[in-house]
Amino acid sequence: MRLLGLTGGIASGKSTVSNLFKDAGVPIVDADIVARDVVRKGTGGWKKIVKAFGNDILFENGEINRALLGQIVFSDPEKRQLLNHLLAPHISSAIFWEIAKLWMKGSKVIILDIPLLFETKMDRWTHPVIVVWVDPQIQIERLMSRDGCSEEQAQNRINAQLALDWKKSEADIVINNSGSLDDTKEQFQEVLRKVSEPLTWKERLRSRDGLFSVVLCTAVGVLLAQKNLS
Ligand SMILES: CC(C)(COP(=O)(O)OP(=O)(O)OC[C@H]1O[C@@H](n2cnc3c(N)ncnc32)[C@H](O)[C@@H]1O)[C@@H](O)C(=O)NCCC(=O)NCCS
Ligand SMILES: Nc1ncnc2c1ncn2[C@@H]1O[C@H](COP(=O)(O)OP(=O)(O)OP(=O)(O)O)[C@@H](O)[C@H]1O
Repeated sequence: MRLLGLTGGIASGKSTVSNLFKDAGVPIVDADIVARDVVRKGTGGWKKIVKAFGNDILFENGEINRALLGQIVFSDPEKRQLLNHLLAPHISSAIFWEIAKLWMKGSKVIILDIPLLFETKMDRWTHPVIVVWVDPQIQIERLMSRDGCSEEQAQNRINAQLALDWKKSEADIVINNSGSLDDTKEQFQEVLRKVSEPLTWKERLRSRDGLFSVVLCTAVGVLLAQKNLS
């Protein structure tokens, strides 16, 4: 199994690239979706957030007011660390199960779309790591226009993550998303070609079929050895 990391900065275009992978039929584990699921009303993550941030963080229907929680944690690093600390175990185990389900289905190439891939050190488990990079000025403009936030709020959100230029320097593959969508699609075709190259023998061993082959060969080997001994 080939486990690829897809990351970048806030509003750098991860979802845009992730959708291109989806359209090409490559399975994705989306950490933002996972992070939403683990705080649904009544879950363990939800209980921890209510305990730490109080009932004021809830809508009348009991769901978390994400916009309000976002305003709090993106303007206060200590509160953000608290939220990260509370949710990290829930997010990582849910990601693990998503990978396990795809593995059991026999998926050979899986994309982990994780905004905080480097921050959470999950890059250790993924190869290659694809970083979606964007020019800083364009990033802030796209973020303000998508989320309808002020420049200060946008900058706070950008500052809550490791520098995008540093992530770029750590990447195995960089997609520059500063241009048009067509530019990005063109770069994506080359990335898709690399990602779809035949698996290495290590990656094959990690896939479901590879593991079954090893187990089968070992069982046959043991049976033959027993037969020869008797
Ligand atoms: C703060 C919350 C409530 C804001 O929710 P909202 O719906 O407005 O944003 P959404 O979840 O779609 O995230 C948008 C982007 O913000 C960035 N972001 C989210 N959480 C964080 C964080 N803790 N630190 C830095 N950046 C973050 C990511 O780039 C993400 O793609 C939410 O992001 C959250 O619960 N974050 C903590 C969980 C987490 O770490 N998520 C990232 C997945 S690895
Ligand atoms: N090449 C592009 N040209 C113009 N707009 C773009 C381009 N790529 C992305 N966008 C727009 O920029 C915004 C951010 O893109 P996207 O949501 O893919 O980023 P993201 O990295 O997934 O963000 P987040 O970290 O918040 O999840 C969106 O409104 C998207 O439509």
